[in-house]
Amino acid sequence: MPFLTDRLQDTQRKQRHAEALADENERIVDHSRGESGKGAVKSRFTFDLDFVEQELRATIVGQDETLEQVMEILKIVRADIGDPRKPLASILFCGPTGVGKTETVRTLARAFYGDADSFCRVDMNTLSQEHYAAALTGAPPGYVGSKEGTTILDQEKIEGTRNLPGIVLFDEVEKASNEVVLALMNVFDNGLLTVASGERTYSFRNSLIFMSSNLGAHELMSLEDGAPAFWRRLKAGGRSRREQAQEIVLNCLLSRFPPEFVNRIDHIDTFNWIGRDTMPALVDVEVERLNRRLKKHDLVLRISDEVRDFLSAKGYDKRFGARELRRTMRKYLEFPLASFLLDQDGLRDGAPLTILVAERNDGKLSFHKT
Ligand SMILES: Nc1ncnc2c1ncn2[C@@H]1O[C@H](COP(=O)(O)OP(=O)(O)OP(=O)(O)O)[C@@H](O)[C@H]1O
Repeated sequence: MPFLTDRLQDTQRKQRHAEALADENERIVDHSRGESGKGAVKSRFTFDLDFVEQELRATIVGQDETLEQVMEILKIVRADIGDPRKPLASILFCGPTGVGKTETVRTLARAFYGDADSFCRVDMNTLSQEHYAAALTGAPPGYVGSKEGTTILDQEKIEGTRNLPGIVLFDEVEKASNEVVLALMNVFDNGLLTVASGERTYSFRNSLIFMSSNLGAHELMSLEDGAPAFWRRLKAGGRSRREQAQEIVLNCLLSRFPPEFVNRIDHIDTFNWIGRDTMPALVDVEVERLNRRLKKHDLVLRISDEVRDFLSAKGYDKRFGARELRRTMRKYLEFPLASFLLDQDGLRDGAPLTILVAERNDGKLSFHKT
């Protein structure tokens, strides 16, 4: 098939050209590194690890092991000792729905750039069919969109800045077509993606690449709830729940992806289910979020311990993770709060106000100004 061979050769030629260019850039960057270093290592990165960790710990609840791993990876990045020909890191977050996978990436983006949306998000679900895949790899001649040469990749957010890593999230990576998986493997190998339609090469060498997947979530549910004999056998091996969960997920990954793909990912982590014991802390995080939104009205919301318990109980549904709590907060807190605020005439032009929320015995929440 001459057409395919031609295209392959052409793509390889462009790839070589892009690599040569990137090497040249690397040499230039090397010369200019060092003035913003902290500690013993001179690094071009300027982000404050302590600040990033504080932000993550204040925002993401019940995922301490994962956060520790993320911080370890960020240390390598901050010290600038990674392989310059590869992405800064490739990290796959697995686990159930609504447990903080995306929120972790958003929190990092906020810690780096002050804006939780400062990352390039690629929804693999919309890329599952081949012609959509062309949007990532670049539309080959003949496909709609090939002339525009546009892709769904946001170069600025992928490449970041000289002092800050770019951030990319490939969401629901299990939905990616084989073609896209191959393109990603290439990115893990040499940090470059040349879109097939033409001239453009994206460099991921300054990127933190995150992927998320629900693969294994169903099987993890059994780890929590059932199949006792099976889990007893596993436990007999003396491994922690987390190790068991990691193994389940790895098996699911290997049954979906070629081992070469899984093997190229730097770090694979499994998020925990949101447990009942995590709920009160999660309620506090959600109230804090609401308070950030209320700040522009000079309002502060304080909840009593009873209200925290009330929202924790109402908002717990393991199947939906923290999303159920968000719905609960909306129904029991935000809707009545909005009515309360709209009913208060003098509220808008008054001094900063604290609103106390208490639980009534009819299962509703009541609001009081102080
Ligand atoms: N561990 C957590 N700590 C704090 N907030 C959380 C946590 N998990 C989820 N949330 C809240 O729930 C919402 C949904 O979480 P998130 O988008 O991170 O889910 P996800 O794990 O990526 O799920 P999915 O696989 O369905 O995309 C977030 O906006 C966040 O507010």
